[in-house]
Amino acid sequence: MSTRKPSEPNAPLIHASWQRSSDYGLSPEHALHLDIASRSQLSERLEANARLMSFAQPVMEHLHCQLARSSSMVLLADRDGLVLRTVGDGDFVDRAQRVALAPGAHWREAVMGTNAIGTAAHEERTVAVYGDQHFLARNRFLTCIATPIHTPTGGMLGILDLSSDARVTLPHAQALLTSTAEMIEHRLIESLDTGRVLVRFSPHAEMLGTPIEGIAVFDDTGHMIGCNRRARAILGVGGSDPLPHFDACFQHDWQRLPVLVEASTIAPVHLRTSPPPGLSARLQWCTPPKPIPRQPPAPPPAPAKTPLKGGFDLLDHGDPRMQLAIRRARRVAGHDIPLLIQGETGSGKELFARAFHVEGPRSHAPFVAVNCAAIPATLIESELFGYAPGAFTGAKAKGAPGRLQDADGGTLFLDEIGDMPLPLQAVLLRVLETRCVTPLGSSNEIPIDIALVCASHRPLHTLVSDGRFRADLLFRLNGLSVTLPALRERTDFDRFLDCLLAEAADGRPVRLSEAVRSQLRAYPWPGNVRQLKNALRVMVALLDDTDTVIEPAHLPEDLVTAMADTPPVVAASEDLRSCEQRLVRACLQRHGGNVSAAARELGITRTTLYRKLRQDEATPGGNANA
Ligand SMILES: Nc1ncnc2c1ncn2[C@@H]1O[C@H](COP(=O)(O)OP(=O)(O)OP(=O)(O)O)[C@@H](O)[C@H]1O
Repeated sequence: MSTRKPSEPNAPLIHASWQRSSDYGLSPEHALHLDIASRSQLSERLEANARLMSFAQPVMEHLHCQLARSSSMVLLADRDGLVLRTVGDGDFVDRAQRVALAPGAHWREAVMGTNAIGTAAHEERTVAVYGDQHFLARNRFLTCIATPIHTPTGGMLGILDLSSDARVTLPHAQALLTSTAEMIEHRLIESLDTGRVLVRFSPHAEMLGTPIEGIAVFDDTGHMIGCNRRARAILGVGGSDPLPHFDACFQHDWQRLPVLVEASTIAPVHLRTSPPPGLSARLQWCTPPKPIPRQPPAPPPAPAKTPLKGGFDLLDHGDPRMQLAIRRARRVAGHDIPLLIQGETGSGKELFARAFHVEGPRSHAPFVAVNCAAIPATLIESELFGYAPGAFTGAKAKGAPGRLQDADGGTLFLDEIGDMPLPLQAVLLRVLETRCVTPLGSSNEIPIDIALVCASHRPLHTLVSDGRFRADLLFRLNGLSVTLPALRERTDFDRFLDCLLAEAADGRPVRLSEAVRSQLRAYPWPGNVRQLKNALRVMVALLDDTDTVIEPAHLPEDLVTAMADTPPVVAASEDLRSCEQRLVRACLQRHGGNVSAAARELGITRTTLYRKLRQDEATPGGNANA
């Protein structure tokens, strides 16, 4: 072992790696001893890893673009540490090549001593090796971070590495690298073609469809055949644990799968988990449904509380603004007119878009939703437009189609379109004008036929005035524009509430007490339907098995706090005095009757507060003890 001590950080890990390097017979001043694969060996490795490379290539290029002026390069190695592909240019790459940081070179520890690729391969986790932490002196001009890319079953498929000049600091490099690896893993699972059903899930419905959702594929018998690391974390499946059965992941009978898949074409479904509160999920067939084997015929699906099929009927509870939006959307369905849906967050824009698809002539084809706000700016272009086949040596794969191609024949839903980076807006505009996509790294134009639906919770006209959205793109998108009412504005609140309660109760006979109903009615619901649905789920979960009425005690704590913090709506008919009394009473209630604390919050003296309480007592209906 060399006497040279690796410096912080990561000292124990680096120290152990130095020990191994020394055990391999290496010494820091070791002459250049390289293990370089021959051309044919490299071709074989490239071929064996063609699928990995096809998914990694576009994201490596994007990562590099983002770091273009930072003396760095991005590398992909196979699981043994053989470099397959590098993306970089300029002086730094020349210097890196002089130490064989190039395709065909082996960077396992036994050859190169402590280094990010080799040490990450040994440790099977993300490793950063800074400057003089490299075992071999000639590699110490480098700082490298490497992270494993996992197979859908959890093994190691390859290693993604970011190498830079040791004098340069790359902020957030590790986070960027890990999220890039996760993106590759996500696409690998999405493209598994041996599964029966693909399940996307997350504790937060808004994460569905983004690279940070959990994603798992199950076979014909319900056994999981692959999942990403988020899925493992959510389901508590350890790296070396066998992949579980569907029934063990979610508290649902595998036999009811068709019902779940069908329901999730309308909206995310709630999958029960143990322990609660469960997950939001979308399920889709990988292969067309067929009878589930080794089981008696599936029981007829339980009667649905809300229509599973059909589109807009599900959304119509009587509110005139919603009815107008539905009427107008129905008129343009099938007429190749882009639909722009505006409305506050959680008001049902995606559900509206799905209903538009389901009712239109493209319902047999895919509905593809892309949340422009949730995909890192560096990845959105390849995500949307895909990349070219055969863009690199030895790759057999057909390239990766983007989401636009996935939606061919069907509907593309671009959520949060206002968050799309400006340069990409120009590309999207061109695609919409030419009706062709040009995948990255290709000059081929591929014709696409999509119905386009976009949504934004921010007024796009304002974004145009601020220079953050292209006016010409807005004209293109804005065929028919509908604005969904916020939940607090809906005139059908009570009917809608009952419908959502029935859905949350999942067959239990549950109703709301009048007190709870009026509290829910008075609250402004900044998170709209999403927030109300979550609150109802919690309320139902808090009920004892024998309870059927939801009382104020069942309201979720955060909602009670939010309700208390919400300034009461002053009715036009309410005079100033009674409004003030109501505020005072609510404040006192919040502080459990503590007059000093309430006075402090109201910014008045205790004497003034007592005076107001006395006035309240004297008022008919007043209640100073509230
Ligand atoms: N009419 C409805 N019936 C049942 N559930 C609904 C209805 N409208 C919305 N939801 C539910 O509310 C949640 C939010 O809906 P959705 O994602 O469509 O809203 P959004 O406006 O697209 O939200 P965001 O702006 O955050 O993307 C989802 O769980 C959805 O299923």
